[in-house]
Amino acid sequence: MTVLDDIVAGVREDLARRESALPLPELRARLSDVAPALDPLPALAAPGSSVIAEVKRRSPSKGHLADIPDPVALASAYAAGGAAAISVLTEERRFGGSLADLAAVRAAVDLPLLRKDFTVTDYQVVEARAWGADLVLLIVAALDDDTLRRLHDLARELGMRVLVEVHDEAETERAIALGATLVGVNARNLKTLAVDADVFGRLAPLVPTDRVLVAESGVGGVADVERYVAEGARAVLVGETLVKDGDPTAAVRAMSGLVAAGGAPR
Ligand SMILES: O=C(O)c1ccccc1NCC(=O)[C@H](O)[C@H](O)COP(=O)(O)O
Repeated sequence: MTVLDDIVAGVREDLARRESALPLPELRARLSDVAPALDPLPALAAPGSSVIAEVKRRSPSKGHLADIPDPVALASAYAAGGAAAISVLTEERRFGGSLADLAAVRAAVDLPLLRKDFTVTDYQVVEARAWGADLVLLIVAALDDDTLRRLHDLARELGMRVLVEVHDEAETERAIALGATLVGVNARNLKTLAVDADVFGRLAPLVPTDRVLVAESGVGGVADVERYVAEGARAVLVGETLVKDGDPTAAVRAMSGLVAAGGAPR
């Protein structure tokens, strides 16, 4: 069993409990009370690097990262620094997140929100929207093609954008065949948890230039953002570095708006 399999097994157990407490038809009925989703695409596609800043307490690779007693304060600090979107981890067992974090940030911050979780069922997509997300993550490695398409189409029907995450060439082909607009290249191998910054540069040329590329994981600072921008990234998704920084506003600001020397490469 891989780390990803193990995480998804736990996610499915927790999901079964939530679904029995609030069945899908009742959850769906709540959508009529939710404000329409915000579109993160204009900010993410704009020239110059954009930052998707993550609320992340712990992780399988690094253990404890930050207590984050007040996720709203952290998200507001990211917003003040010019973040294009906020990613809120909602997985509880391994990452210490929750839907309550998502709801709290939603109530306080006007930026597009990514529900960062291991989404494998329709229920989770509807749940994301019901709790205020504008964007969901679909990890190609966790889904067969039919499920990937069904969840993608459901998220779009609900007005959300989808960040389609890939780790290798085969997954990138599947994301492109899906018609993914936002393609996230995750430098973290979900089997070994090792981060390889070269993965982005390998996969970026396989992605048509009308898609928006997001570099995910292991971004340690401005130099990494500059490198990814030079390789074709429009946005970076940053967790650990920001939650550990004493001044997350300044850290987001420093990573935002960077352009490739000599112009955009793609
Ligand atoms: O972060 C992990 O250890 C991890 C392990 C297994 C599956 C997913 C994992 N992280 C999810 C993410 O994609 C990251 O939170 C995100 O890209 C930010 O990464 P970082 O900036 O390195 O915290």
